[in-house]
Amino acid sequence: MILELDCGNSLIKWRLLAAGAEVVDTGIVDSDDALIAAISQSDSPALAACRLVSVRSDEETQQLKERLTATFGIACHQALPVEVWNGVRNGYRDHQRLGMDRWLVILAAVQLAEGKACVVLDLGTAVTADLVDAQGEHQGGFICPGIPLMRRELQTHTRRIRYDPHWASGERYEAPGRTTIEAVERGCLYMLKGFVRTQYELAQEMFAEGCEIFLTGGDAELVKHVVPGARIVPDMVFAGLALACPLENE
Ligand SMILES: Nc1ncnc2c1ncn2[C@@H]1O[C@H](COP(=O)(O)OP(=O)(O)O)[C@@H](O)[C@H]1O
Ligand SMILES: CC(C)(COP(=O)(O)O)[C@@H](O)C(=O)NCCC(=O)O
Ligand SMILES: [K+]
Repeated sequence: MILELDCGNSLIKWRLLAAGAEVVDTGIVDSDDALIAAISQSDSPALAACRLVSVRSDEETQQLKERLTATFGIACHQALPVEVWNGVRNGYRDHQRLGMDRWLVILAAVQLAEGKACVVLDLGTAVTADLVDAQGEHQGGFICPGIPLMRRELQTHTRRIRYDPHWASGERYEAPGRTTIEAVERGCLYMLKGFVRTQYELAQEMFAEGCEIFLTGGDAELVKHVVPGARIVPDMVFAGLALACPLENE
């Protein structure tokens, strides 16, 4: 059994894979403690190894790896930056600076695009867009705040926007808001949709020959209607992780 981890800024997504890459268990947790507890409780046979990607600090990531090794006796293989992978070239001036989650969704997108240009949008704590041409040359990308950050900024820097985000989850309406919570939640949703729509327009300009557009991350569903033909791929980070980090015992 292989343990896979995607350590984002807000949440850790985990999966357990059996032979043949069959997903036998999966979960989302908000801390290292909750992760260890969830894996311990999962009634799966012994773990053989762990592979992970992290956008957390090196210290936090190292600490988690050591804990996993101590608790489950497994080696942890971490996806690390490379300039070129299988013909896909990282477009950053310093390839090590590109977020590893972005690099992995780029690899997965190129594979799914089957020779076409592609754009991949990952909508999580932050929202990222990455553009790759048909030759596998990453053209760079964009980063902007996701819904959780936009909401928090408004609450932090104003005096009268105060509400429990718990009550906001599930807000999907687009009519003008008649309460603060409605106005903020719907306004942030429009910001997100506007960004995604702009990426679509840019892709049309840059890739006149056509391109595939992929959406992933926790908030992908919120914007799926903004881009005609966009494909939602929920586990794109994991798909890229398997490409970048193959394990012997798979
Ligand atoms: N089951 C869930 N638990 C928590 N957040 C979720 C869930 N499903 C969707 N979301 C949304 O996903 C976003 C976080 O996305 P995610 O891709 O996990 O972020 P990150 O990789 O930055 O940790 C939150 O804005 C939240 O609205
Ligand atoms: C842009 C990100 C914060 C996105 O993180 P996420 O929302 O997935 O938690 C992450 O990819 C990151 O820390 N990147 C390093 C900076 C860069 O890519 O330029
Ligand atoms: K993201």
